[in-house]
Amino acid sequence: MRRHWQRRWPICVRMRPFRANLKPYSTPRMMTTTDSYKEQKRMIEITLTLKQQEAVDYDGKEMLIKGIAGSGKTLVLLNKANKILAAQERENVYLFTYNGTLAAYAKELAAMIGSDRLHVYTFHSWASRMLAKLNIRMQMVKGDEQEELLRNSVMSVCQTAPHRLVAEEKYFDFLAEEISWIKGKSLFTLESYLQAERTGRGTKVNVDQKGREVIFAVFQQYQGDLKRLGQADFDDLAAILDRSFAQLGPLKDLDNVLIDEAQDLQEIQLKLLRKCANKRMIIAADKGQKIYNTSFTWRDIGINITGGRTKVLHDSFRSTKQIIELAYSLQKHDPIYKDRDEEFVHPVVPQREGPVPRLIQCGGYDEEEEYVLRSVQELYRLNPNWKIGILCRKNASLSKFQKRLPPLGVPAEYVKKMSGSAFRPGVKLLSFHSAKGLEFDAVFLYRLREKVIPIYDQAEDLDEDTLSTERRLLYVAITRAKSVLVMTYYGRRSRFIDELDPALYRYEGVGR
Ligand SMILES: Nc1ncnc2c1ncn2[C@@H]1O[C@H](COP(=O)(O)OP(=O)(O)OP(=O)(O)O)[C@@H](O)[C@H]1O
Repeated sequence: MRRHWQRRWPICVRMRPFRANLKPYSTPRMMTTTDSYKEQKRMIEITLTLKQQEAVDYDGKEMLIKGIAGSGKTLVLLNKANKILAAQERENVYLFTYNGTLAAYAKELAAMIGSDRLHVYTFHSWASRMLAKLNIRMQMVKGDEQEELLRNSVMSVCQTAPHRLVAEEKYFDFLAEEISWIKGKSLFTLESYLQAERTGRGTKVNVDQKGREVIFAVFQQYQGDLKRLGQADFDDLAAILDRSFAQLGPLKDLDNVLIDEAQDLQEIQLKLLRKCANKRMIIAADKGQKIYNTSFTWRDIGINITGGRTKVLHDSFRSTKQIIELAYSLQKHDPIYKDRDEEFVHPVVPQREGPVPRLIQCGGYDEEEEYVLRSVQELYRLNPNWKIGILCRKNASLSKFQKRLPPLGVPAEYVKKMSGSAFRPGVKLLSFHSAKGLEFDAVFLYRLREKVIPIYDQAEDLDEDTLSTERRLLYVAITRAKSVLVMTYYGRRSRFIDELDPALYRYEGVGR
């Protein structure tokens, strides 16, 4: 039986690249005119599969929805929200996401449900609001200011306890991540940190007992300095709220807590949300898309996901067969696949066909930029209702497209928490991180070269955990594409390109 969605998704791909030596895609039908409102409505009104419906209908207090990229996890959460709101006149539903762009995207979709009892937040935005209600005011420290504070703490510990971890600059990023990890795992005493398993923290930096003591001293110094200045960083929010949990009483109207992309929230954040969830906690996650520094098991969070409490979605509805197969060939290098991790969800390759993804090797930075500009211009001319993502591991590399595309008649915007819309046709500029959870008819993955992805300068001796995170970022980026995927690079190409099955993409060279 053909499903509703299969009828609605004509493939419209015809890209005539600006270089004559490149063959154009074949030409299926044009997509019918739509606007962002229609697109949002379409997404909300989709007929669910039996598996998805089963997750929506499940009435237990806790549920985990695991699924591959594009399997409808967000859609199921929104349908679940809709169902609860219709059945329970007095209950609120809170939908949490990790990042601001996904929250903005989910807000646009949630607006279609049209209930003032459905609230969409990132953890940080909700936590900041709660603290303000409790009259707990503190200045949030971030960016350069946060770095300076941490550097001072490192220097001060170095004076009293000289150790390579605090004496050598190369460990600074590691220390910053470790401190974030300590907070995420609530390891607030030396004893708990000394005993903690550093799962997910990599093996590149050898940390023995003495090393841990030194790291903890930096952590304490940093926390002390923050406190003295009346400041906190974003990783502190959950712990501060947790300490004020008793006062939170009347503010907690979190009847139903729904969490999207839960694999990227920290353990302490998930635990706090669980404590706040009066009636129900539903988590959607895909550890194959984990792109932040978190490590926990569902048992650590205290949720019971045994038996019928876990629903698994294997089918991708977003991307074509060609794109999913390519993404899967990369994922086969992820330890989550290699170690047969129980969190891994095997994809069912979709039936929907599309063009073979392309890998374009360019002769220089300028050629790469020109290639993307001209290709995007042509693709948009042929498909004016499309959303075309230009994604790069480094956000800053995309600013020239924002300047150069509009004069070519192509609207281009950064999609951020407070600006841009992932539903409006045109070009969307995003980092791999902020593209998480979103989707585009066509995706250009720009600058797939070493030191961009993986981003590190000392890329030669990266440990497996860091590499896995970078690889998963690329997996996330690839799976944002519905129909067309074009990957470009110049110079030393990303090592992850060599992990892709070459039979699944078409290699071409320009400007060499
Ligand atoms: N049953 C379905 N029929 C048709 N389209 C569907 C169905 N389920 C999901 N989709 C579509 O598939 C796309 C992906 O859905 P969604 O964003 O909910 O997936 P996801 O699992 O949250 O993805 P990711 O983890 O990659 O962010 C959306 O365009 C959605 O409308």
